[in-house]
Amino acid sequence: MQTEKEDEDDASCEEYVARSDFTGSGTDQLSFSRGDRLLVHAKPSSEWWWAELQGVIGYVPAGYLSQDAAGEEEEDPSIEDPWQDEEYFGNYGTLRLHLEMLSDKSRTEAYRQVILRNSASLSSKRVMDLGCGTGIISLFCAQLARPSMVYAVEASSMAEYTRQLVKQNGCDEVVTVLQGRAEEIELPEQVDVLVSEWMGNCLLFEFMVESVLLARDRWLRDGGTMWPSSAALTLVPCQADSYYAEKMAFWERPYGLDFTPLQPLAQQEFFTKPKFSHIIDPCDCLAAPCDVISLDMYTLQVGDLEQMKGQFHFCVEKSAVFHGFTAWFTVCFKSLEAGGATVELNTGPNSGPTHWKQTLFMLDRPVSVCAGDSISGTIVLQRNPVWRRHMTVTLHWTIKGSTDNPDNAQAGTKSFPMWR
Ligand SMILES: NC(=[NH2+])NCCC[C@H]1O[C@@H](n2cnc3c(N)ncnc32)[C@H](O)[C@@H]1O
Repeated sequence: MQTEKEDEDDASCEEYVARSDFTGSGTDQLSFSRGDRLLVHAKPSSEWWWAELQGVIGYVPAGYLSQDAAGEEEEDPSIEDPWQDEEYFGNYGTLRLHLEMLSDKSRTEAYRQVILRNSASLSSKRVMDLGCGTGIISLFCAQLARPSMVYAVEASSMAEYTRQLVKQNGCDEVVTVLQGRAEEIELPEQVDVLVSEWMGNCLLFEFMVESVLLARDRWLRDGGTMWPSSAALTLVPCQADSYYAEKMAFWERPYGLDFTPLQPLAQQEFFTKPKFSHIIDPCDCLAAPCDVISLDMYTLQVGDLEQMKGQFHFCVEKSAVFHGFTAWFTVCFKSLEAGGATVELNTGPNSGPTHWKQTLFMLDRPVSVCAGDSISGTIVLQRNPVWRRHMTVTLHWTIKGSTDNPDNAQAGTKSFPMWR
């Protein structure tokens, strides 16, 4: 028999259904699986609610929950595969993306250098190459070092060609190709080194990193090596005159006519999402770039990927038009030998070009800034609760003049879906 208080409590509780799995990080976040029915006790913020599942209470991301009216578990037919694996691995079953990656000398040579510089230490080691694609990293291992075994794991149909490439290059004694998702395949043993090229645009897009963490927890022996060992997302305020002219200023006087009524449409169409494959010129940077998010691949947890937060404080170095922010990433490969040299792959404007290029986040309205001004704020990468390879990047910034009084500070915020 429920007491009046319990009735009252239940009355304030609302039942929700989980639309996707969530792995909580930290002690106060509640983990749950898709389809779980949670009792929401409080909604302290629009993002995080206080909820209960089978007697356990904790914070849950509100975006993961839905309140289906009928009370039955309504499967949203459009969310048949939150990982979009059919399309994702379908793309990697063709040569286009592999040609792009293999043609990227900075990327591929960085991995080759890692193997080359660690070739002695790799002797008799067991290696897992997660998401091996055409097997290039595994072939480097067999060609440049003497590992005892390389497990080349590839989920797409490319795996059958990878097997041929391994045989064609006389590496089938050392390299074993396993077709399947890294989360599902079985290795005969643990490995000493887990190497993967998992980085997506803005570092995390595609969230292949989740597969790497799950494989680390399952197949990397204690004390084993993660390659990359660490990753960092770098941000800089920038001018983007040519992109702005091309997409926005264009409408001011095309052929002597006034097309400015189309500018709101242009802003919506061209500046709502980030611009992948942007090439920023170093002189477009308005301040010294700074690392806003750093990942330690030994301690990073899947739950940490739900929301990654970073702060920045830029000192503007030249008077210019502030059009937006540009982001890129750097990954580091620790040496297998204590004290050995670390190999770095930097995808920024002062390093060799890569197929990732950089990512440009355009403000809705450019702002003139002067040398000495400050641009400070936060960046939040919020993983999409339903489409698990997607995220939204939210930037909050405040511009303060070096001379103006603080009341003249200009604040702004903008969220950029990548892509849903
Ligand atoms: N740097 C990236 N953004 N993408 C480059 C690596 C992607 C390669 O890894 C494969 N791949 C991705 N995820 C997985 C997985 N969980 N298991 C096996 N192969 C995978 C995918 O099929 C492709 O061949």
